[in-house]
Amino acid sequence: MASVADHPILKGLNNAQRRAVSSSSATVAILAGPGSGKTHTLTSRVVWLVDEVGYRPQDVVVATFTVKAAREMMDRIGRALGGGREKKLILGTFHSICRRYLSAYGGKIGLPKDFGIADDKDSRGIVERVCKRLKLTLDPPTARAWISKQKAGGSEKESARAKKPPGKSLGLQELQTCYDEYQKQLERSNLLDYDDLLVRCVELLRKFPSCVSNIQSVLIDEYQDTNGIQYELMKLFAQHRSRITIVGDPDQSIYGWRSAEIGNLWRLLREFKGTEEVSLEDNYRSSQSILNLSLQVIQQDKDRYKKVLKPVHTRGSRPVLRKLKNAYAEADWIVCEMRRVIMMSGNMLTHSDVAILLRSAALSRHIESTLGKAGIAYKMVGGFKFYDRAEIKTLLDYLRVVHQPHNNDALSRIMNVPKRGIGEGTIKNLIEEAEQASMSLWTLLVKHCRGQRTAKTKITKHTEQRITGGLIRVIEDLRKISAHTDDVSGDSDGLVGLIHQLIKLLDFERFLKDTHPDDHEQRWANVQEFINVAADFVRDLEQTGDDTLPEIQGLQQSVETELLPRFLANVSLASDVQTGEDGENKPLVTISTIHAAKGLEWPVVFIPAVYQGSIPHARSEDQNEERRLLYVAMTRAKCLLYLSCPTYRSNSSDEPCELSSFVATISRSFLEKGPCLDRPVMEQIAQIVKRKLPSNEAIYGSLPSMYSPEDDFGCGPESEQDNRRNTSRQIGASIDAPPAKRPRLSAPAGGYDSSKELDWRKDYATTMEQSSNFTLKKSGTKTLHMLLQLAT
Ligand SMILES: Nc1ncnc2c1ncn2[C@@H]1O[C@H](COP(=O)(O)OP(=O)(O)OP(=O)(O)O)[C@@H](O)[C@H]1O
Repeated sequence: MASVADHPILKGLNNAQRRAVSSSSATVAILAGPGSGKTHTLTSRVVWLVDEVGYRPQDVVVATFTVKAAREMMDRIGRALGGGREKKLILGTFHSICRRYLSAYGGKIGLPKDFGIADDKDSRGIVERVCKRLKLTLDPPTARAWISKQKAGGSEKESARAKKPPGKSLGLQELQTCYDEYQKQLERSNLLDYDDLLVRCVELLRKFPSCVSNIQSVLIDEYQDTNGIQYELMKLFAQHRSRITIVGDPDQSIYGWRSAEIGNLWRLLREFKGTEEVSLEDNYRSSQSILNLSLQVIQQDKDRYKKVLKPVHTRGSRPVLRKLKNAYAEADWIVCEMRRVIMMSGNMLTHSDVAILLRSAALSRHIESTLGKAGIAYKMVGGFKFYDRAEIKTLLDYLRVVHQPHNNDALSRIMNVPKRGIGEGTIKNLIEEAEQASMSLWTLLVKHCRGQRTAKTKITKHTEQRITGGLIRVIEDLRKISAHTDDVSGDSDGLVGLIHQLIKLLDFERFLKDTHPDDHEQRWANVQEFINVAADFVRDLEQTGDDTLPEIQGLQQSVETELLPRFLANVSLASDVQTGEDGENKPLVTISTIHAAKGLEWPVVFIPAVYQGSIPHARSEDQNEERRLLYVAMTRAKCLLYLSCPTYRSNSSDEPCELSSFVATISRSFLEKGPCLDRPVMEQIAQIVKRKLPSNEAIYGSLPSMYSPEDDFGCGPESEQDNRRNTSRQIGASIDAPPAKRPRLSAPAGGYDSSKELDWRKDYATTMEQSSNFTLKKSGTKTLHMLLQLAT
């Protein structure tokens, strides 16, 4: 008889992973470092619970942190379960799971069926207006963050706040006033903000536990980043059977600023006595050298929860640390180095194996433009959203008003797009007027234009006609069509048809030509892509069926039939799903914020701008969280890791950059300037990524003809020493910056010394030569010139 250990789900897992997957304990906590297979283990446990324990997929809740992670997990589970059973799981981000419960059962707690979702921009807009109207002395973004924090804290914080007598501090009183008024505005517009989705779901599940009476097991990924309210939700989902599995890594907790609570871990162990703790100690992702350096960074935090992490891979090349003249030179160097790696791998690695991870989105400018000039396609993740493009935002706002005309913020953004002669001041006054009269902007406009009420705000006759004919009529026509979008077909009657009709009524292509003569084609292409997004959404629904929750005896659930609200919710909740500029299946370099790179991995990772003020970020109050961010970024790399830092912040400024304190103190023995990409190094990379390295002939045959191979292809054991020797010979060379202007970093002995940094172009020539281990037919400046041409 086959033993449990032979079960196909357990094959290929190590002992600790097997123990976690097949555990019969009600509560299991898998705590482990990066790349140790936590997500892999969680996915296998879901399959185990369905296939081996026998739970119905619709009775299992799986919560992930991002939409991308949810999709990947769904794919992985689907492949293992087969038969499309994964689609029945209640799997998604906390927000999307809550939305599903609220649209099915929200009526029980008085939530109108057609509630919409206020995105961040809407929320910010409302808070700004509340502060202005009530003449509050608050900074609106701070007030918005405070409100969000109150909601995210969960009921413990809520009740603490409720008990606290307001009145002692004027600031607190104002914040409370702002919160109350903000909430009223949302209710009037029939909107829930992101936090409300969680708060209202907690309310629902507390008052009506039967909604989750079917749930057998709850599994949470990236547990270290859950906040108070997510912890409560986890408990409420599991309230009938208390079966919970969590995976997490306290060292990767990077959402403290969004109220994530590292303490949730201790809370779980305290509240669920008998929780089985499993630690995974093998790192399957990164080379030894990358792991060693990453540990050097994270171990600077002396109070961390200590875990063992052992590399299973070979040593690999040491990570690189480079200091470049400025951000332009840094971007140039990244692009050249990326090309060199791909070239020296004989295209075993492609652009899609490369990620550039940034502490903040704003750092991408130079890198984007350098990639663009080099003709390298890239995609942007985190902070750069397809849905944030002006033309897409306009279409979305129209659709949101079609669904929910009382959404003042969306309506105010489209009132004068296309131009209808309504100035910003008039729009603001109209909103003020509407809010003071406790009615929506839409109601005020309709009443005014139909002569049922005269707005106090001055509107000219001509403008009034344009509002009536161009705005109100368009919205009302589209609302009629929208009522029939339950037809899932992608033809003219469905959601796609509705968008086509919107574009036609607005004469949107002409509008783009008139307003953006320089790049209207690109913008029009984005509009076409948006139509594809809607068509894909409809197709996915057709294939996966609807996302209604499993039937529970004696409980009536509302069934959402209209496609438009579901599409809009999908867009609002998919804010971290990005679309590349290039729709083809071309390998794309990834540019991502570190936050959005969580849970992902790439063979080659660049982390630019590793300087004080960038990482740790100047505005961050939590140095440990900043260090963990750098650790998360570094541990995304499998084979090659590059850190870099410009000497000056910008081309025009003399403001020097000081290397990040997280790196400055690390001994140079963990780092190098190369790396030499000779055959042995490339073979190690091939081993880690489990690909076949092309022959030397194939690699060098594709190099430009100025190279001619010598017969000693393999770069024997001395090559690294040679590399170091050659590099040290050039120390001190600098073309771009006179030595007097170059700041010296105050790194301790053995730490990184920027004054020894070289101009990358000279260095590039050297490393090209070394890594290919070829003799260049030409020599001297001519060779350097040709290499630079090749590089740029
Ligand atoms: N037992 C195993 N054998 C071989 N490879 C494994 C094993 N377990 C996991 N892996 C691989 O290790 C890599 C990291 O796995 P996974 O993403 O699940 O790690 P993680 O712990 O969730 O990482 P992180 O916390 O950094 O996001 C993946 O490529 C995965 O396929």
